Amino acid sequence: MAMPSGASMHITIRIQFAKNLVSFGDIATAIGQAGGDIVGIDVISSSKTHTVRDITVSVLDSKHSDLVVDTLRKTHGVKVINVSDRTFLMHIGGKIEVKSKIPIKTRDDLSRVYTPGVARVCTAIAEDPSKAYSLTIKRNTVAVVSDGTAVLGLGDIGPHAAMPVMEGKAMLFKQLAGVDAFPICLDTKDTEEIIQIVKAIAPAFGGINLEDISAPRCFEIEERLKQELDIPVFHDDQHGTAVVLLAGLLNALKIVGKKIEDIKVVLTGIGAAGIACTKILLAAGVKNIIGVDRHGAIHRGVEYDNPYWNEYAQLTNPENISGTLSDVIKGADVFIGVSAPGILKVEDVQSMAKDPIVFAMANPVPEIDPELAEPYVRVMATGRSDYPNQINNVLCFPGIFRGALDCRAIEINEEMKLAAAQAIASVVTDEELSETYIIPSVFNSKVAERVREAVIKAAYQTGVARKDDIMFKPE
Ligand SMILES: NC(=O)C1=CN([C@@H]2O[C@H](COP(=O)(O)OP(=O)(O)OC[C@H]3O[C@@H](n4cnc5c(N)ncnc54)[C@H](O)[C@@H]3O)[C@@H](O)[C@H]2O)C=CC1
Ligand SMILES: CC(=O)C(=O)O
Ligand SMILES: [Mg+2]
Repeated sequence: MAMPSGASMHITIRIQFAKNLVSFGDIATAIGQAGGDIVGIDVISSSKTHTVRDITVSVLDSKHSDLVVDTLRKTHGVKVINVSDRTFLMHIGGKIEVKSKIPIKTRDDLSRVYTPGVARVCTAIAEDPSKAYSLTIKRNTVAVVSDGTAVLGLGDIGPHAAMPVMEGKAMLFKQLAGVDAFPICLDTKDTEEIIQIVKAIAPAFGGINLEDISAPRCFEIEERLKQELDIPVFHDDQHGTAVVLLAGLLNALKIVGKKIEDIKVVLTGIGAAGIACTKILLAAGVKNIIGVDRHGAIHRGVEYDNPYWNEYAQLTNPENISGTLSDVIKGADVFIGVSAPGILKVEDVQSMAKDPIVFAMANPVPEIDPELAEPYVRVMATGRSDYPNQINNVLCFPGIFRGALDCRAIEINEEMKLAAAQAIASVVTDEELSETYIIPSVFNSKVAERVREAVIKAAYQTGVARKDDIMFKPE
């Protein structure tokens, strides 16, 4: 499946055209005939005979971009000077940098921030390691660790290729919650080696955000690191996704007037995100949930190679139904996709119960094109920024880590996750709630703050916060 219709990339084409040979109207028509949508025009220079313009065009994908540019190259009187893709331009040289908080202007400054002055600070930490929180960056840092094996829905593309996503996560940590996050992409897929490396780098960090590590290795890596480290370890694709999914579902159910305990849910992709989403839904009261992976519905009576699927079969599918996605989705109230592009058909949606809720969350291309599904669904959500109702873990990870760092939590537990989900859902008021607004925008500044507060409260209530804080500490 290509990008869904309506979704696109933007290219900027710099052209020079001879005024006596071609008009801008002809050029715009040529772009339109090639299927491009002009979204911006800038005049760069103009003389009596020639004009240079930057035309920004929305296209479907790289192939479509080539077609539009070729069409212009073939247009009489037009010279294509340059083509730039705005997305690539934003990545040149990477997206983040390290900045000092204090300028080093004099020898005196130098002798304090560095040797010899720094030695006294080091000694103080050596004598009392908890001082690392007050005298180093530890209290505000998170390592975003990936091995590049499950990058978005792109699969195992390796650690170098994973970096742009991890840099993007670091930007979001900083912009949305003030957390200093460091992208760390490891050139190993070995579970034990990843665990040992993360443990070894942990002293510099107040938390570890595991990202895009494929299932089932991600489960053991997270579990072991949780046991062996005293800072929060959180696999974002599992828990961040689950938290935001629950927030979206709680609000979507209000729209359709269904109770969580009565709904039938079908979820595709029983990997990192899918298993965690299932567990949070069960904890929130869902009784009937059927998981579907490549070979159909996960059910009892089969011995799966993947031990997590055997456990999954025990927890889900109360009627023990087998079959394909199309078989099991009949009569379902909710579809949740954390699997692969284009696997949900319009006929599948048509076979769901009244007022279907469809959360097609695979990135970058969802399980169904929202525009195809739209006529048949009551509430539609995707993981993408270019459609309404973006269910994406970015609504969770900045605020949940902000809260965990601020109360110096030793872990992020179930209570903190549920509190985060309720906090996200609560940002959308009953007056605001609608089919196209079930989940707040990533840019809604209330989200991270509300998640932070709810998470700190839950951390103190469950005894995992280490910092004395009279505001949040329970009586
Ligand atoms: N919107 C969001 O916030 C998030 C979305 N995702 C998306 O969910 C997808 C899965 O991510 P992870 O769980 O991290 O990956 P994963 O690799 O751990 O799991 C993916 C699962 O989907 C299954 N799958 C693949 N093709 C399938 C098909 N045709 N039918 C049914 N199942 C199929 C795989 O066998 C695997 O079990 C990706 O597209 C990712 O971008 C993941 C995390 C957050
Ligand atoms: C959003 C995200 O973390 C993913 O698609 O993997
Ligand atoms: Mg991810």
